[in-house]
Amino acid sequence: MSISIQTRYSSHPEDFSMYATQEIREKFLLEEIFIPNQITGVYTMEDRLIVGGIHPVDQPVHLETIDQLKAPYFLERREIGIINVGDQCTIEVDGESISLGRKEALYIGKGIQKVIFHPAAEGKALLYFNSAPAHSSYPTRKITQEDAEVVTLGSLENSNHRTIYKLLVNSVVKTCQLQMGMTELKPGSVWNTMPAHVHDRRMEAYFYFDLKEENVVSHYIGAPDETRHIWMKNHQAVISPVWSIHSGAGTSNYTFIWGMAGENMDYGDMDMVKPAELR
Ligand SMILES: O=C(O)C(=O)C[C@H](O)C(=O)CO
Ligand SMILES: [Zn+2]
Repeated sequence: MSISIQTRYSSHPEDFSMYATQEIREKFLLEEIFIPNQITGVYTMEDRLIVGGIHPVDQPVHLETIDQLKAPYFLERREIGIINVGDQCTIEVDGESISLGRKEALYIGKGIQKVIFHPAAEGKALLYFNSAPAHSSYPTRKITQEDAEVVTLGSLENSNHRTIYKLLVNSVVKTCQLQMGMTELKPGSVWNTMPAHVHDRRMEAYFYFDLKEENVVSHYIGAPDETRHIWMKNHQAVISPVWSIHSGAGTSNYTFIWGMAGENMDYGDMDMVKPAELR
């Protein structure tokens, strides 16, 4: 098997407030998702999102079904969004070859039976993905940064100047419940998602990249009045339950991918938390 997906159950916010550092890391952090010639990740019971990485090095990697799905193929009742954080590579979708460049996204809908990820011709293929249960079949679509809905937020004065590329959102592509995009921090800015927010309607996962070896991000998790932090390195992902803020400050600027699933598909539906209200 070239696919390994670990199941993780949900946590209650009152239980979460008792967790020590190691327990928080084991339950929410994905430390290593790029393993050569593997698909590696977590099936979280938070809205049943599957979060992971695909890293074909010297052989093609197939999106095989996993035991958790009890389905003949992975996308029988699911959709998947893939964002390339490595070099250009090819993905075969039921026989059609699609070339995906760095920072481009691919949406593949429910019902597609055969997905094969090929190694990059030059460099490394590093594909980050989120997959959610789906009720309808929508067409496969590649989304480039030019197709994205783009918003710039924050300021250098507040160390949070950043550009949000909304790649898989309903103004750009039709999906059942998945939303994904990418936020790039400008040089000198280190804070993402500050002011912070929660959205009980959707869970979220973050994946940090473009972070140099010696740098780290302190990612904040927890209800707004009971926060904790997780020190994260490049190419690590973190699960944010619906009751949790998801915000971070790095020792440098960086880029991250956000992905959501749940009740609605309204990116702007957020309950904002003023910085001074955080505990
Ligand atoms: O920097 C930001 O702000 C974000 O990227 C926010 C995420 O997109 C998010 O949390 C959406 O709910
Ligand atoms: Zn959010």
